[in-house]
Amino acid sequence: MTIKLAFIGFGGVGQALAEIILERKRMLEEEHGLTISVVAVADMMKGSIYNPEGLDVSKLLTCVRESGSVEHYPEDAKTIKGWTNTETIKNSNADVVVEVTFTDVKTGEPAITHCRTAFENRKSVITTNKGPVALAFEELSELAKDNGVFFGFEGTVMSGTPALRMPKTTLLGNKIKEIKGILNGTTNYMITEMEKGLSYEEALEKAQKLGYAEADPTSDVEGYDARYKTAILSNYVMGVPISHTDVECIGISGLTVEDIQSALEDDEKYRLLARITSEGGSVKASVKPERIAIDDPLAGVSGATNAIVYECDLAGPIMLTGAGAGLKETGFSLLIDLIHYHQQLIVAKI
Ligand SMILES: NC(=O)C1=CN([C@@H]2O[C@H](COP(=O)(O)OP(=O)(O)OC[C@H]3O[C@@H](n4cnc5c(N)ncnc54)[C@H](OP(=O)(O)O)[C@@H]3O)[C@@H](O)[C@H]2O)C=CC1
Ligand SMILES: N[C@@H](CC=O)C(=O)O
Repeated sequence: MTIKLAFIGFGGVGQALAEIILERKRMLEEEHGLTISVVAVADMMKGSIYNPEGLDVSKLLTCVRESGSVEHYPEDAKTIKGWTNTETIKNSNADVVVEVTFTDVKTGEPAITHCRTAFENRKSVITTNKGPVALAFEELSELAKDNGVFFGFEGTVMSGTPALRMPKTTLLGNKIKEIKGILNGTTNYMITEMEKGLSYEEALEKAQKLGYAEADPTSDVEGYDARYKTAILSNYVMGVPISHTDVECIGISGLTVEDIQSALEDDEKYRLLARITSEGGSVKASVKPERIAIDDPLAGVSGATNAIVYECDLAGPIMLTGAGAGLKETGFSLLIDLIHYHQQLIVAKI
């Protein structure tokens, strides 16, 4: 089966998925019977291109990396350049829109509109953009359902680590009483570097160079990114709809090297912890730096690695740890959404 993709946004994560599609082409075809064809890219600065027959992903990546634009991608009679995002979503023959524009922590736009437009046009969406899932989860998931299409967003929490799919599949049957975890790679990386003596500014610069930080790193250091992820966990995993503004939020911008070193002297470590505690039918949620004992499993989580603990009533505490950011890892989260979508299509046909 062939699934046709249109990328809206083609930065680090989008290009990482494109690379994976190239690298895993044979495996996907042989082991899953899945052929992925990239038919369109629409990006703010890099421009847009569409070919209903599919683009050559290798040439596309080379072109974007060498010239910063799709402008010089070789054209044929069927190539269309210059479509807007909306035209690409509505008019292309893509089955799936890959929404990988930047996360806007105030409005969630234009990503919410991209998802809405895709669903209204009976196109599935896979995304790593937290905005639509944190701010418009109920509306968008209903719209996807009403139009019989797929909404995949595994990478919105903990990148390629299955923080969303695991509790909704293999932990089913438990009541989850509390979720706590380290949900932001940039700040965990920064705290770890500051434990080694780097200044706040040096640590942030390194995290940005490694591709962990948001386009505007204020989202990371002020805790907004983790707050979005906390809202997603409450809405999707706990099944309790909350707004990101219901999550108490304190970032790490007030944390100094001295604070971090002083904690270490007391056999403790700072971690930016997200907590969601079930209270009857509602939840209490927060994101804030907490001092935890050095032998707490979460204190052993370093660098851009994230970790999450699900307090299950039957299975007990289950901790999942893995990358919380990174281009290849986040590209993988989109691939796993695609594979799940493909598997659902196969089941629907049986
Ligand atoms: N990087 C990571 O580790 C992770 C990222 N995410 C999320 O994934 C998404 C993508 O991240 P990443 O690839 O790293 O970010 P980048 O900033 O590298 O890429 C975003 C791309 O989207 C483009 N873009 C921005 N606004 C628009 C728009 N209105 N229309 C079309 N294109 C637009 C940008 O264009 P240009 O630069 O050309 O202006 C850029 O190419 C973000 O929402 C992020 O929060 C989630 C988990 C981990
Ligand atoms: N900036 C985010 C990227 C993933 O969501 C982070 O650092 O965790």
